[in-house]
Amino acid sequence: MNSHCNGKVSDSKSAVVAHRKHETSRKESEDESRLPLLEAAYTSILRHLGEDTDREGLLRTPLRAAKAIQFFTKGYHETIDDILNNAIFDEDHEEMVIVKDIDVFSLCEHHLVPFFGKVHIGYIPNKKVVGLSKLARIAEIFSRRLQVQERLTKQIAMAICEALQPKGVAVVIEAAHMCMVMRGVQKMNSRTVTSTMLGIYLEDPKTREEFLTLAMRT
Ligand SMILES: Nc1nc2c(ncn2[C@@H]2O[C@H](COP(=O)(O)OP(=O)(O)OP(=O)(O)O)[C@@H](O)[C@H]2O)c(=O)[nH]1
Ligand SMILES: [Zn+2]
Repeated sequence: MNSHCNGKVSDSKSAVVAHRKHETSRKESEDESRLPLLEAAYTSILRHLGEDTDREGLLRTPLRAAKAIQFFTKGYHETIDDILNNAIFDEDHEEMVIVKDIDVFSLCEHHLVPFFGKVHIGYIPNKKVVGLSKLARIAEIFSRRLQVQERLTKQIAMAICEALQPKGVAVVIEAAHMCMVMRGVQKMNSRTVTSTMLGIYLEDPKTREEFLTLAMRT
């Protein structure tokens, strides 16, 4: 790994490895076996809300909701290795690569309501580049979990650092949190911006500035 990126995330590498083990240990088949339990739990929630779960409109709602929450959290089952699929290529390119405006939908782990927005990812290769779609797939893996935005931002950056060993990685997320919009403080237009800068993006203000100028430009 490049010394810049490696140095900055050395503490975090083991966390990434732990995440992978965690992910691979959960089999997709577990989803099947958990579905009836989730369905029963949603039936219970509806009844506690005072609903009649036998009325026509709600008959299949617990099952639908169970499948939906499994989809919203499917990132727990996916690993970086699965999605990279050998799409890392040797390339003598050492200029900045940015994929911006990647839509993400996640669930706030405090209230279990959505937060969603855009992820901007930049990296400076170190003899290796990755298939562009894979950056969006990495964002997808970590967003389809119960999250806080800060952790989501860091996990995406660390995963790219780990996989590519680039000279640096920058990730910015701009998101709207429905827990601040639909309830609680009810601020319709508030947006949360988080960033993680690793390697050269952390060390060199000009590189960071170039990324921010290109990524945040509308
Ligand atoms: N740092 C951070 N906070 C989050 C995120 N998503 C939700 N929160 C916050 O988590 C906090 C939970 O605060 P609590 O006081 O325990 O919960 P609450 O009474 O529902 O808070 P209110 O939302 O203020 O009504 C709130 O301030 C949320 O805005 C996130 O991604 N990052
Ligand atoms: Zn929340």
